[in-house]
Amino acid sequence: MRIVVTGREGQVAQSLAALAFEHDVEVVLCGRPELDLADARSIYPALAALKPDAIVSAAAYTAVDKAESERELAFSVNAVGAGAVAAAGKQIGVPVLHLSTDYVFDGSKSGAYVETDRTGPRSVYGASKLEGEKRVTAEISDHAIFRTAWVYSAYGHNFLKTMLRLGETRDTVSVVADQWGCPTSAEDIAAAIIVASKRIVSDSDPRLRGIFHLTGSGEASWADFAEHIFACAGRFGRHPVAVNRITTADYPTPAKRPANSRLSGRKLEEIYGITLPHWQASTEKAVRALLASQGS
Ligand SMILES: NC(=O)C1=CN([C@@H]2O[C@H](COP(=O)(O)OP(=O)(O)OC[C@H]3O[C@@H](n4cnc5c(N)ncnc54)[C@H](O)[C@@H]3O)[C@@H](O)[C@H]2O)C=CC1
Repeated sequence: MRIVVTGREGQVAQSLAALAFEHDVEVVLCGRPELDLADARSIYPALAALKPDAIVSAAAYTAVDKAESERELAFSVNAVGAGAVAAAGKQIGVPVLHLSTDYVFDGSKSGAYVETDRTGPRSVYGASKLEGEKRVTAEISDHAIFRTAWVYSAYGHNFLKTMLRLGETRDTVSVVADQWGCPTSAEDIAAAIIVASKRIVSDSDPRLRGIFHLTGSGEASWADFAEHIFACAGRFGRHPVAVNRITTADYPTPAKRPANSRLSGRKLEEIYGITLPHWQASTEKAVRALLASQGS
């Protein structure tokens, strides 16, 4: 089975490529210049040429703060581009598995969000991804949208790598402690997406289609996540780093984030039988791999 993935360098795309052999699938990454989400006309020819059995729509404009001043580009990639990927999937006749975000919610709920909860993005990025979900849904019924959150991996830029970098030169790092979510390993996302792709390609059950929440088990604040990263790094020989727990008000950013973006994984578990590992276990694995690769 050949899974064609949008985005060449992305965390999820790279993790899919890394797991392909183990899961006995072929993963082909497709990105700029052949496939440019900001140029809708490039999308169908690039995807059709690769003859996919399923398309994973993982590429996105992910610069959350920058999107506040690049609204047009964010919508062109995350909404129009995502819709064009879905339309291409329909034309080719294959399912589309699309990645979305916890930032479609406003964060005012006290418990974990379920798929049917009211959306209300607080940022341009969140709004552009929500519009992307709507376009995917409108373009192709044979789709699954996976909302994930707080993604980290050995690839690209992410919070875990930032913490490890800061920890090299500092004894204390200030981290926001009043935003709650689910740290999620890109490798765990990739494994789940491969399993889901196999199911959706071979099973026309409508319950496998629609929106699903896909995040690491458990929950944390950014400060909790940082503390665990430094604790893991300490076990692999790094010097201790303390976390100074601050509030969102102490760390203003251009884009507003939801205070609570915990996502319930119950629907995914019930319908696909998939539960991601606890975020602490996957974080430890990622820290160990990263430090080993750096020879720390
Ligand atoms: N990183 C995170 O914390 C979260 C990510 N997500 C979503 O998960 C998906 C995967 O995220 P990551 O792998 O972390 O993203 P990433 O930021 O690591 O990679 C994004 C990829 O999209 C590509 N891309 C950007 N603009 C493009 C364009 N115009 N044409 C073609 N490719 C383009 C980039 O080159 C890159 O390869 C995205 O849809 C993202 O919105 C959802 C929640 C949290």
